[in-house]
Amino acid sequence: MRTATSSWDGIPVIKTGDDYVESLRGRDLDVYLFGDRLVEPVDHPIVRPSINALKMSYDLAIADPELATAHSDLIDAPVNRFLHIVGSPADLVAKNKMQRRMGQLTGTCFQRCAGLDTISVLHSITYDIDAKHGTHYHARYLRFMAEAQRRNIVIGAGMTDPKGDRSKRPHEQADPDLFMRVVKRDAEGLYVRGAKAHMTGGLNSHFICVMPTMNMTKDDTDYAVVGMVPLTAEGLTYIYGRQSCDMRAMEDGDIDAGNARFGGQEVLVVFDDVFIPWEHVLMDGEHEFAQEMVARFTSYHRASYVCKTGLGDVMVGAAASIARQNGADHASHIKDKLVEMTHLNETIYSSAIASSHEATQLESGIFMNDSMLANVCKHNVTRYPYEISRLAQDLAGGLMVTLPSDADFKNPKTGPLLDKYLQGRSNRPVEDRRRMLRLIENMTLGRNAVGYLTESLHGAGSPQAQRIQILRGMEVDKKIDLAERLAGIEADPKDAGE
Ligand SMILES: Cc1cc2nc3c(=O)[nH]c(=O)nc-3n(C[C@H](O)[C@H](O)[C@H](O)COP(=O)(O)OP(=O)(O)OC[C@H]3O[C@@H](n4cnc5c(N)ncnc54)[C@H](O)[C@@H]3O)c2cc1C
Repeated sequence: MRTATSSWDGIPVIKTGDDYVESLRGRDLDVYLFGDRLVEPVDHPIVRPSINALKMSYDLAIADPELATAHSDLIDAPVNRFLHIVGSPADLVAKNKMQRRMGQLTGTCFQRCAGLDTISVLHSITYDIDAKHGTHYHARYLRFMAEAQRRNIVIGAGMTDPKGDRSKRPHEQADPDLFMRVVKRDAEGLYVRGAKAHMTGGLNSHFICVMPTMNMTKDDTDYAVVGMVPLTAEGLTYIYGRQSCDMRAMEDGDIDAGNARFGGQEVLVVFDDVFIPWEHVLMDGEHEFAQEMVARFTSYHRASYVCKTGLGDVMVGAAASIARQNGADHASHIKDKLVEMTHLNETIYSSAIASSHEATQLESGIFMNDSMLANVCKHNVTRYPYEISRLAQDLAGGLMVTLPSDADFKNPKTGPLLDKYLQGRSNRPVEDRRRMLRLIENMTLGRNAVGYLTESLHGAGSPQAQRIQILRGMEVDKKIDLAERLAGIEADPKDAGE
């Protein structure tokens, strides 16, 4: 992997979902799960649901090309919308609609948004760095993107460093590798050391884009690095993250898993002096751009959390279905709770869609979401899915957490007892009730609660990160001025600009 060209070795042109799954096979990656090296992740029952979820982005592009593909001016051909360089606010709105649909179809994190938002921010940041420093990052970026679109690949976003002591800057950490840094440069490229944490779909990608996780100072220059790394690069180790109830995927039967087909994936990726050829380096030491890069990334990515409204649609449906199966659906408080769930879900949607409609064009030509509305969207997402989940659990009843296992339903003695006593409405099979209870459990306490709840809280930045952005953009002085004018208070010149 000494050249940019050889970085593409083994990555085929992917047309269908099945092609995508095949493209992940036989890569001989150094992957660890439950203490053992995982030779072929693709067929592992814990890994496979996450691949199925990402595969849906390829299937949807074929089933609904208007929603999930777009015309690329770069290669003058239709491309998957997850690789499209947004050319208008309408493109961003279409992206949000696709993300909601993907959430509806999978009920989990389908792992392709962070990569899309990474390529979006790199369009403008590489352009701006070049304008200031006379570098050639933007042309490299465009060449990389053209090949990425031609092959229809998945790009993972490696932004979050382990970060060690949160009160210290990268160069101040006791272990300098707690933030990713450049450890060597030569004529052909540079070498990075460190790790990227919580990487969504890390193992299901073809390239990882490494980039700074926060603002950088002059002393952090070696930490201000952006590069495209193929998953097969030498020196990478992948350690698979556990998810709550993940062992249910190893059991017989598909009921107790809750959502047996689809799941998310997070991986800790360790970079042990990994080489990146210059052609794939998109920032090297321009530390003053790190903060702006993170801010622009979050403008895109915080609106991408609209995907959770697709999961919210599933939650509303699951709550209504279980209420119906329990014979409680006619009660007015049940209908009211479904209304409340829908209201919360659509509130998230409205802030995301508004942020896309209000997108503005940057110097490079790309459009970017309105930052305030994107932050409001993500801040809503840190709260409302929890309330929606609480209401779904309310409607489900306690059986959601006391339901015996599938094996007990199959046992000749206990099975008939359970079928007799766990009956809801008599015209519905007990198995339907079990399936719906397990789905709600899966999304609110189990594997896909990672995607629906905790990712909603911390992904794209913990709640305080949005509050900081809202504080920066809220223009309180202008608002004081509005209020004081109406109140008949004359502006005090001393206060101007405070
Ligand atoms: C499911 C999931 C998927 C994710 N996917 C990706 C991905 O694909 N790519 C990627 O790059 N990242 C990903 N992330 C990472 C995500 O962006 C981080 O979790 C988030 O930025 C918070 O960082 P942290 O987890 O290290 O928590 P911390 O930074 O440790 O935050 C924990 C708490 O401490 C507070 N805190 C942190 N630092 C300070 C400080 N200096 N002063 C005061 N308070 C502080 C925070 O506000 C928060 O309340 C994912 C996370 C999750 C949970």
